[in-house]
Amino acid sequence: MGVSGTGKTTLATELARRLGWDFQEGDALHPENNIKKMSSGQPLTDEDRRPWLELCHDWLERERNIGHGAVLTCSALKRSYREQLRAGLPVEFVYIKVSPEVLKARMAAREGHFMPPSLLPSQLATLEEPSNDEPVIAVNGEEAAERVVDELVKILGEDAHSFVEVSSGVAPA
Ligand SMILES: Nc1ncnc2c1ncn2[C@@H]1O[C@H](COP(=O)(O)OP(=O)(O)O)[C@@H](O)[C@H]1O
Ligand SMILES: O=C(O)[C@H](O)[C@@H](O)[C@H](O)[C@H](O)COP(=O)(O)O
Repeated sequence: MGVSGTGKTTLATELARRLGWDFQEGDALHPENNIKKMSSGQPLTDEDRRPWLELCHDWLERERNIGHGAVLTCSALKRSYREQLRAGLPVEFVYIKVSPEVLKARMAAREGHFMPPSLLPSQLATLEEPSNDEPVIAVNGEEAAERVVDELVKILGEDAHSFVEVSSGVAPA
């Protein structure tokens, strides 16, 4: 999770590969209208995001039901969105922190993406940083991606058993 340009896709694809978990790009679940809206420089509203978050939640739920570890990219900007995403599921958020200056440069340099850099201020204004009572691991998204993934593989790889036990309904031994 994190605003546009924090490195969600970069970190999540590598994390899923390293852990052998399934991967879903959250952007691919957006209704077409949301993509059109963002492409034309308009920020999404709560209403726009609701059906998208539902699809994200449903994907996570299907993964839980088959008992498979899974990684989903999703900006998950507000606490209420994160609550919708994790409802009834053993979800751990990875909050990727990057300074606005670095985000601006990254978004300007990124090619072939629908999200215009002009939407960065609204992304930052909408972001509610996760608090300590949420299941979250915060990482420094300005570090080399490989180092961040190494760290996450250690933490999430060790936790994998408890995730699978919860997700498959099998009581821990
Ligand atoms: N840790 C990192 N260090 C340097 N550049 C990065 C890092 N993570 C991502 N990037 C670059 O920043 C841009 C945005 O990354 P991306 O993964 O598309 O972010 P998001 O999915 O959060 O929008 C890409 O051009 C990517 O190569
Ligand atoms: O909630 C939102 O406003 C969007 O989901 C947004 O946060 C997301 O960032 C875009 O889909 C751009 O895609 P990237 O995050 O991959 O840049």
